[in-house]
Amino acid sequence: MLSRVDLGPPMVYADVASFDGLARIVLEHGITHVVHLASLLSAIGEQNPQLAIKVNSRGTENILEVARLNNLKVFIPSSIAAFGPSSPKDDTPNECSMRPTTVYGVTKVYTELMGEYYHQRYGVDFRSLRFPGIISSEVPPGGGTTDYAVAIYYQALKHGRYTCFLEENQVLPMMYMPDCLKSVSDLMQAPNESLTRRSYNITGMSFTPKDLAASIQRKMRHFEMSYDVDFRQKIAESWPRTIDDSIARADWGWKPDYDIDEMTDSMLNRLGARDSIRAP
Ligand SMILES: NC(=O)c1ccc[n+]([C@@H]2O[C@H](COP(=O)([O-])OP(=O)(O)OC[C@H]3O[C@@H](n4cnc5c(N)ncnc54)[C@H](O)[C@@H]3O)[C@@H](O)[C@H]2O)c1
Ligand SMILES: C[C@@H](O)[C@H](N)C(=O)O
Repeated sequence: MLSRVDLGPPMVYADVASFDGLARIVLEHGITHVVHLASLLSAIGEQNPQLAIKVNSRGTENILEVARLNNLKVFIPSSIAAFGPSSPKDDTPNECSMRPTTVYGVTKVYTELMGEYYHQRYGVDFRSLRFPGIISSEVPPGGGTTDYAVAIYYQALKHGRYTCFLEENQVLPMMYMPDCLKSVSDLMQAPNESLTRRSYNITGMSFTPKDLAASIQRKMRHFEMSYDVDFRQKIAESWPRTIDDSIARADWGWKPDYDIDEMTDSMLNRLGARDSIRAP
């Protein structure tokens, strides 16, 4: 998303792999801030690594170069996918071994390192958050490994049951979308001098598919969960179970508002209020 501080952003189409296209939009619309979200996520990236490299890496390169030339403030999300099997699994620290085994994770480490380079070499105000799985009521799940935690709500309301592609006891860090939006807003408004780094760990909670099913069953007693584990289980196993986000809390006052049951109640209310739920 490209926006101007003073007006709501106009809607224009852009291919982030095209530097010229992005440069033109920035100049024509007087862009001052960039929230760069275009990406192929973990699962879909493994199905088309070359496209993931093109979109994720070329996109980051183009956004950072446009930011350098136009003095833009830039937010590009990273992910728990930037960690790998050699990273500590519990209370994963902000700085540790980061050897991801997905192309998506590799492009996220690249994004962090390139953003930090542009910051220290050219003074670009680059900021990044290593998001956990984000759960939103506003868009159906995309190509991620954590997306079971979105699809489950749609299926629960539509069919009263869900077949999960991860093992029931697979712990993953997660966050409800309102907390995600708050974190980006808080980070981008934090005074530069309060930031001790450009890329931060952040999380809302950690849970298993079994925990999430139990949370839903508090409100939908007859909801049934079953399991049909696929390739995404191996991806999930390479990621942390819980995240240490104490540095984000210390530097710019991060604190999540939602736990698993508060998220479930909100998701079921928001989705349940819709006339027709297009189950993914
Ligand atoms: N959803 C999550 O759980 C999660 C967690 C961690 C990080 N993130 C990050 O947040 C950002 C947004 O994730 P999301 O869940 O909305 O992903 P998504 O897959 O829902 O959306 C990605 C968007 O990128 C667009 N896109 C793809 N190629 C493009 C191109 N060449 N030019 C322009 N746009 C292109 C797609 O059309 C799509 O709308 C990504 O950077 C992702 O890595 C998401
Ligand atoms: C974890 C995050 O980056 C995304 N939801 C994925 O699973 O790929």
